[in-house]
Parts: sequence; C-alpha cells; structure tokens
Amino acid sequence: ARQAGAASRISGTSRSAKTRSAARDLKLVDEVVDNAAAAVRNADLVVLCVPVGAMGKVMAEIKPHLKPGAVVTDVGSVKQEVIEQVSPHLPDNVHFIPGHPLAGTEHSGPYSGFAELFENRWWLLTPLPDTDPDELSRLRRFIRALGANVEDMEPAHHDLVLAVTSHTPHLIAYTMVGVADHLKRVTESEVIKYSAAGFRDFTRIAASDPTMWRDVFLTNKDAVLDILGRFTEELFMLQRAIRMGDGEQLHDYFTRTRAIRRGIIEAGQDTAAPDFGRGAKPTGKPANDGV
Ligand SMILES: NC(=O)c1ccc[n+]([C@@H]2O[C@H](COP(=O)([O-])OP(=O)(O)OC[C@H]3O[C@@H](n4cnc5c(N)ncnc54)[C@H](O)[C@@H]3O)[C@@H](O)[C@H]2O)c1
Ligand SMILES: O=C(O)C(=O)C[C@]1(C(=O)O)C=C[C@@H](O)C=C1
Repeated sequence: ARQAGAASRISGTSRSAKTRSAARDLKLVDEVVDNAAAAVRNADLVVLCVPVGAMGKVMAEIKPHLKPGAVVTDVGSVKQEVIEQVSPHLPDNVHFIPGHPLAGTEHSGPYSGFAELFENRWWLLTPLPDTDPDELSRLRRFIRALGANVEDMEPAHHDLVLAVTSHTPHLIAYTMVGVADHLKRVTESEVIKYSAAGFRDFTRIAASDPTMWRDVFLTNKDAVLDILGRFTEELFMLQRAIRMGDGEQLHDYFTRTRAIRRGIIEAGQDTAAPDFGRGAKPTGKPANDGV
C-alpha cells in the first residue's frame, strides 16, 4: 500500500514487541504503535491480519476506538467464521467488508512481506447483504491499487471453493510430509536426501504457519471434511486401479488431471508459489516464521 501510494498514512501494530521493532526497522508502515486501539484511531480503513481464530478478539479490542464511518476489512482465509466472530462487535456506524487475498507464501512475520505479493492475484470480497455500495467500491479501488484483481463471492461458497483449492491441498501436504517423516526412521535419511521436486513442493507447503493453519481447519471444518471425504473416495479408486493393474483407468485419470492443469495455465491463473521469484524480493532477512 505504501509503494502504490494507496493510503496517505499507514499505522500498524502487532502483539509482539519483537515484530513491532522489526516492522519499524523495515519501515513497513508510517508509524508502528503499541496496540490495536492506537492503530485504528482516526483510520478510514482498518485491515485485520491475524489468524482466523483471533479475529473476534481483536475486533472486540478495537471496537470502542473506531472512527465513525470507518471501513473494517480482513484478510482471513475463511470467511463465514470471521463474519460470525466479528459481527457481534461491530458498532452501527462502521462498515465491515470481509475479504481474502489469494496470495501468500509459507513464510510469516514482518520479514516475509514484499510489495509485489498481490500483483495479478485474486482478492475475494464477501460483502454482507447490507454492505454500502459506495464503501465497497472504495475498498475495491484500494485493492486494485495494490495490483490485485477483485471479485465478490458469497461467504459459504468462498469457504467451499477454498477448501478445494487451498485448505485440503495443505492438509494433504502436511500428511505426506508426516508419512515421509515416519518412513525416514526406517530408511535413515534417504527420504529427505533424495527428495524429488514433487515431495519438495509438499515440504514447502507443510512449512506454513501452524497457528494459521490450525485455525483454518478448525473454522472451515464442514467444507474441508466434505472435500476430504471426496478425496478419500478418489484415492481408494486409484488404489484399487493400481492393485488390479488397471493401466487404462490410471491413464484416463491422469489425462483428465493434466487437462485441468493445462486449463489453469492457459487461463493465466497459474498461482504457483511466488518463491519470491517473479521479480519480487522478500523484505530482506530470512523469514522469522513465528515472531
Ligand atoms: N500466509 C498466507 O499465505 C495467507 C494468505 C492469505 C490470507 N492469509 C490470512 O492472513 C492472516 C494472517 O496471516 P499471515 O500469514 O499474515 O500471518 P503472520 O504470522 O505474518 O501475522 C499474523 C499476525 O497476527 C498476530 N497474532 C497471532 N495470534 C494472535 C492473537 N491471538 N491475538 C492477536 N494477534 C495475534 C501475530 O502477532 C502477527 O502480527 C490469517 O488470517 C491467514 O489466514 C494468509
Ligand atoms: O503459496 C502458498 O504458500 C500458499 O499457500 C498461499 C495460499 C494458497 O493456498 O494459495 C494459502 C492460504 C491463503 O489463504 C491464500 C493463499
């Protein structure tokens, strides 16, 4: 937002003094303050960037300090739960417009941010039935100024789509790395030493922040369990095809999945991990993962 000149003055805070100090050193914002109440005072736009399970608590904390007419949004990976948590604490004269940028890495903390993170990524908004259209347009303009593409979605639909595209894949990566770790005990260190690209991709995802992902799974429980059930059925089907030596079934299945991948690439939606790769640089130091 600073680089794009999307806000005239930006205040930030974090609960840990170490993070606040890092944010000051990195000059991430115009002013780093000691608590959320001070950060939101006089703010036209407030962006909640805490784990999904902490959104309600932080909203309760800032409630008495919000400027009348302010817009509050969030970046949480799950939307229905955030709406449930935040809504009881909303003053009448404040607008809440939930959001979710589909952009991130396995790293967290102040050193992991970089200005290009949102470029050409989707940023979903899940407006509520009474959302003010002018405030919604203003928030969309802010997000577009960061380089992202905005789209609206109904909150329950968002949670189902993300269970397919992000949450369940993370769970599968966590599981695969866990399996490899168990196996390592019988293969000594070979599993890690000879890990091929596919497994390395899993380990990158499985290095994501444990608190963030614990909250995602606890708060998008129904959608994740639904997708996990479907995943298990397909897995059993493939397991059976392997056992039966049904090469045709395996070949047909993999041909279909390849077409899906090619469709994603052709649509220009290859959201492969940024890896700080596409010209973007991390803020400087190694990711602190958990300050
Ligand atoms: N990392 C990603 O890939 C990604 C992508 C899109 C959305 N998100 C969402 O963004 C949000 C923040 O994730 P992040 O990756 O920026 O994490 P982060 O670890 O970089 O930042 C989280 C912040 O929340 C604070 N925090 C943690 N627990 C808290 C609590 N109980 N009370 C008050 N503050 C608390 C931390 O001190 C830190 O300042 C999450 O809701 C996550 O679901 C993350
Ligand atoms: O690339 C990654 O590291 C991510 O996991 C980013 C990712 C995703 O699943 O695409 C993770 C969680 C979010 O809510 C949005 C983006």
